[in-house]
Amino acid sequence: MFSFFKKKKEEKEELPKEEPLESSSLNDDSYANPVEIKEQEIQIEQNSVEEEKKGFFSRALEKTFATIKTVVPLKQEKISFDDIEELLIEADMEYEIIEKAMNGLPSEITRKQLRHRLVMLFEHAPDVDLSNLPKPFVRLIIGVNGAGKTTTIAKLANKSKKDGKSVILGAGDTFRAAAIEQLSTWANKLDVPIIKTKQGHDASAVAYDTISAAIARNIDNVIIDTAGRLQTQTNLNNELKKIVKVCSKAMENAPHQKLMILDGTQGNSAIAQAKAFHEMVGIDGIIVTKLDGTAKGGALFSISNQLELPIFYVGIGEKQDDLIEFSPESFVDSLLDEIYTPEEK
Ligand SMILES: Nc1nc2c(ncn2[C@@H]2O[C@H](COP(=O)(O)OP(=O)(O)OP(=O)(O)O)[C@@H](O)[C@H]2O)c(=O)[nH]1
Repeated sequence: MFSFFKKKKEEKEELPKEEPLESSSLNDDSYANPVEIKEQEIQIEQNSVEEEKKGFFSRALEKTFATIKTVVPLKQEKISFDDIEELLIEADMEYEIIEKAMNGLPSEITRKQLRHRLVMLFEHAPDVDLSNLPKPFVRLIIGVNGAGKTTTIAKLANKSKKDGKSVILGAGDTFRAAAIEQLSTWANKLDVPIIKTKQGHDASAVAYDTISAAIARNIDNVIIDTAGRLQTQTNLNNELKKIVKVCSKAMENAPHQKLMILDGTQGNSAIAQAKAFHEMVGIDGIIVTKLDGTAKGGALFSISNQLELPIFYVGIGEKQDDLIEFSPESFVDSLLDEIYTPEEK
């Protein structure tokens, strides 16, 4: 991908130093300021990251795309208002959000017009600055059983390691023995430390010990699991609140992120679930799992828009690498690529 730049640099190095350069032997790029070249390289790198993400979304959203293609089977330059409306309904976007997105659009809609409106649906979610993270950076993982919490924790731990960061896990779902075992299995597989206790023991003590261990061992990232279900909703509420409070005792301002894991196959019904947890402890962001197994990809619009929360990642499979950073632009572009001809970009 950078061969162009490498070649230019090599060519320049081969030129005899003493002889004045003839303008005809060089194109404009040869005079480019190294800073500009660097900026271009960075731009190309960013574009290729966006392209790669778009590729991931295209694969993850296969089922969603198959559904919308029943409405718009052939790519077009302009698509009718009614068809767009129908395909968004088919992709499980809430009708209220569709109305909001399409308000005032003409009867024939271009790619540019639709792109602008769809990307805007994500814009009210606050920007999160992840450039200057505290150490350890503590994330609390919240969500109902079966949503994909354990798998997502493993994926996040794997990502930390790949980014060159050390990580420790806290098996905070002490309600179920299986949850502790499952997370331990992942910790073994990924070769990362885990703090755990026996089933039924205090989950907030696990959270405290995990953060303390991270501080003592100079570990970069802490990821703490929590129960998705207890005997009653009140118990769950109390437990989560206690864990949050105890985290802040172990380290000021911890947990730094409370992340809600939502099962993407549930589409819009996941929103009510997230609202309930948001009311309990306040959620900072969302990870939507199982996007690979659903035709309800359009629910991502509603989830982010309704909850006014950012989607940080999406899960696109059961393996440790099946997690991608969410970007509204690449998500919307991969969707539009399916229905619009490329010229109208
Ligand atoms: N296809 C697919 N499956 C996933 C994804 N994430 C998780 N799963 C699967 O969903 C199931 C539930 O995931 P878990 O990680 O065990 O979910 P949990 O929220 O920890 O649930 P409990 O174990 O019941 O507490 C498992 O079979 C996972 O392999 C994903 O992104 N795509």
